[in-house]
Amino acid sequence: MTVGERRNFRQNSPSNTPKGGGPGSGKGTQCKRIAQQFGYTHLSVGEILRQEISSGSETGSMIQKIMKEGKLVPSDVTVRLLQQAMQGINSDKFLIDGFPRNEENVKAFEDLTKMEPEFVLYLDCPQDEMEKRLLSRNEGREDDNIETIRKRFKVFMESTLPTIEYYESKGKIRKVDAGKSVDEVFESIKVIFSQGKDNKVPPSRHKCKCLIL
Ligand SMILES: Nc1ncnc2c1ncn2[C@@H]1O[C@H](COP(=O)(O)OP(=O)(O)O)[C@@H](O)[C@H]1O
Ligand SMILES: O=c1ccn([C@@H]2O[C@H](COP(=O)(O)OP(=O)(O)O)[C@@H](O)[C@H]2O)c(=O)[nH]1
Ligand SMILES: [Mg+2]
Repeated sequence: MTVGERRNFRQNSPSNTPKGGGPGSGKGTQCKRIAQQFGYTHLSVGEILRQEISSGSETGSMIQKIMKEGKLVPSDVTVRLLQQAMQGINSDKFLIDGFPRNEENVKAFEDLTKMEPEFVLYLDCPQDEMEKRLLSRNEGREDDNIETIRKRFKVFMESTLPTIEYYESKGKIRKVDAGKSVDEVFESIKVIFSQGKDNKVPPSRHKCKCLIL
């Protein structure tokens, strides 16, 4: 979508255009359940990047600095690591958690993997709720401090919302109210995953489902 088309899309968007969502919306929590109940392979891109940090590589230290700042890792690095993770798995039911987070991510993903998500789940959650959740997550993450959290919210609004709008324009967004309890959110997600296939995309290209924020 060009800038002009996007502006047009925003102006003509229905009232359910995404306004919330982002870090702490419950992606990881819900992905675990979806994977278990619907037989998907869960790939958390944040987790893949954290594994690279743990490996002690030079790429890992570059990623660590970016994450601490709440910014996004360059797409070529992210997609290469994601592809590596996919290569060892004999599945075409991938649930990709926390990706793509900007337009550059989308382009790199489409160009390099030739994959197209069947749909994109968008967990819409008020920011004050996400902030509370992240501050009590207790996983020892360097980026779960108030300063970095605020930066991550800003990146979401500036970079990830346009991605959601892009998928919305393709009719691929499935929005869920993620401000409720874990069980209630999963009930709404189950309805979406139990629905029939989108026949507009040839089945051969139904290689993955993406979960955004
Ligand atoms: N619906 C919910 N209500 C309350 N707390 C939640 C809910 N979903 C997740 N959490 C908690 O909030 C924190 C962030 O959830 P997580 O799944 O890691 O989100 P994300 O991957 O989107 O950042 C975790 O501590 C998790 O246990
Ligand atoms: O496609 C991605 C996914 C994650 N990240 C980086 O990894 C961090 C943590 O992402 P994760 O999805 O683990 O965070 P969550 O939203 O689950 O709290 C982000 O803030 C980014 O710095 C990134 O650069 N690109
Ligand atoms: Mg997560």
